[in-house]
Amino acid sequence: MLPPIPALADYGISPTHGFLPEVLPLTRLPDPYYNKWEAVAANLQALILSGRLRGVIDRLPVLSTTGLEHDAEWRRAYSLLIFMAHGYIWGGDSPSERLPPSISVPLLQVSEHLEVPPVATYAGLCLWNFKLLFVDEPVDELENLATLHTFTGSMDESWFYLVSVAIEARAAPIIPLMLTAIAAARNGDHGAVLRCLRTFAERLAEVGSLLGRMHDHCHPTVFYDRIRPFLAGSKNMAEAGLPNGVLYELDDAGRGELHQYSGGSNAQSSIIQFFDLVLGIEHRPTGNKDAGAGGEETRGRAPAPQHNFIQEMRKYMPGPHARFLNDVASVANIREFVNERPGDVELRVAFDSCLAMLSKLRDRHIDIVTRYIVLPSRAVRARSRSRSPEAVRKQRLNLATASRQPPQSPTTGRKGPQGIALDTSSPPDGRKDLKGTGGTQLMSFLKQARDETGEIAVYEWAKRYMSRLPRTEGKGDFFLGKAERPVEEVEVAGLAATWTMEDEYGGGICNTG
Ligand code: HEM
Repeated sequence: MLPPIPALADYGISPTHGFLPEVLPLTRLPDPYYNKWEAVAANLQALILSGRLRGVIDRLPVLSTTGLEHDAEWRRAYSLLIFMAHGYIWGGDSPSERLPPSISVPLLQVSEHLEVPPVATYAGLCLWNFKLLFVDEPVDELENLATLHTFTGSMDESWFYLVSVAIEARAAPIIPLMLTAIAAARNGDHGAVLRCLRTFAERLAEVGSLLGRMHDHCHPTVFYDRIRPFLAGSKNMAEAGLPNGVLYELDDAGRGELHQYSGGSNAQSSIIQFFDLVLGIEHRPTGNKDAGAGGEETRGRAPAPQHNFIQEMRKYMPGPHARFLNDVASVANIREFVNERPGDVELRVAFDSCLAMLSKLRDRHIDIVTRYIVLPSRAVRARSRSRSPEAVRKQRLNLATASRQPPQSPTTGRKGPQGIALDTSSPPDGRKDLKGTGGTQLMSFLKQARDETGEIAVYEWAKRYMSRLPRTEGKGDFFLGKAERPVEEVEVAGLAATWTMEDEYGGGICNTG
């Protein structure tokens, strides 16, 4: 007996909006009891800028969550609380190791109700944090979207979230479409599966174009220096000033629970994982080049610990969405259906087209990560190299504020008023403190995910095109090339996690190979 095909309604997933809520996010909590939360969130940037946010939040009363009725209200409460929480933690000269009860008590309750971790997640930042400019115009048009909240008040930050919202909306019809395809495959209906795959491939191309629009209004420097730091989590953040994570205080005496969470990241999007699952793409623990391999090429170093980051990110999705993905995995049959029909060229081309579009999407994403994280982090490192070891040492003492500061005054050494960021460069003594994702290289991780997308292609040529094979490495042989230079690895803070990166100081910008 085959497991039933998941019904969207059972998981709170909309057939038209997908993982975005069917009911648009509330712009305000209806009960005036919550006016204080609304007031803080409405003035978040001004409060951060003036350095008054922490004082205001410390004086807030601990509000009860019993006044929250519909799911939309719980979702709004969650968004308000995570913006306040991350503003509180990261919105000062150094990060706060505590969250006062006025935030932590309701945040823990709201998170439990919604089955999300009590930290800024993709759901709270993107899925539940937008409005339409014109309600009679579509959700999947970027020009019809606005954010409800940002940390910085910048267009760049709004755009960063809104590109994701538009992607979710544009991709939403793929969910019922591909559940139909699964049912059709069960019935042996080749024509229906073919039609679904073709539509899927076309939609994926549109999603890819939307992703490419990130560059329109989100500037890499603003993203790296101003936005990203507010999204940081509390896990493996010792160097940033949170050695034990964050204490979620439960009473005025400062008693509470220590928590460590990853930061908010688009890797927590359920839609991309849905694409993978429905096509039968398997993501191995980072470092496993192929199903049979023991680990990544280590170049003489110890292999990175096995860590399936993509799977891990499911813990940061709303519970029902994560359960939906697990259930989809148990019914996914399209890859098998295609493989069982070696003579069906149309079907096989349609399947490979979906993979090609998804692989292309990941290529674009790799370009984005290069432009928005890798290059700015190299620039920060280059700047720190040009400063005296003493200045670098001082800066590392306050990693949470480092790259957001204007250059320190040589006379006073004063920090900027709202410096928040992560300088992730290696300590000047060259020590490599590999952690977070287990010393996993950011680009290797992303490229592995891209390559795993292509490697299940039916046709060899398609497989070759999508899964670029590594070039033969030089061994000091005249024909094979020069001996490899030792490459220094530095830490780089991504969004959800801390990674390592080869420090190719002044290197090129093409990272998609
Ligand atoms: C400025 C824009 C973006 C930056 C800088 C960025 C950066 C990153 C980083 C650093 C990671 C590694 C995991 C982490 O540390 O969180 C990651 C993973 C990921 N990102 Fe993005 N991202 C951006 C936009 C997006 C958007 C709009 C999407 C939606 C399509 C997306 C989807 C993903 C996915 C699905 C992963 C997991 C890896 C994979 O499945 O290939 N990202 N991103």
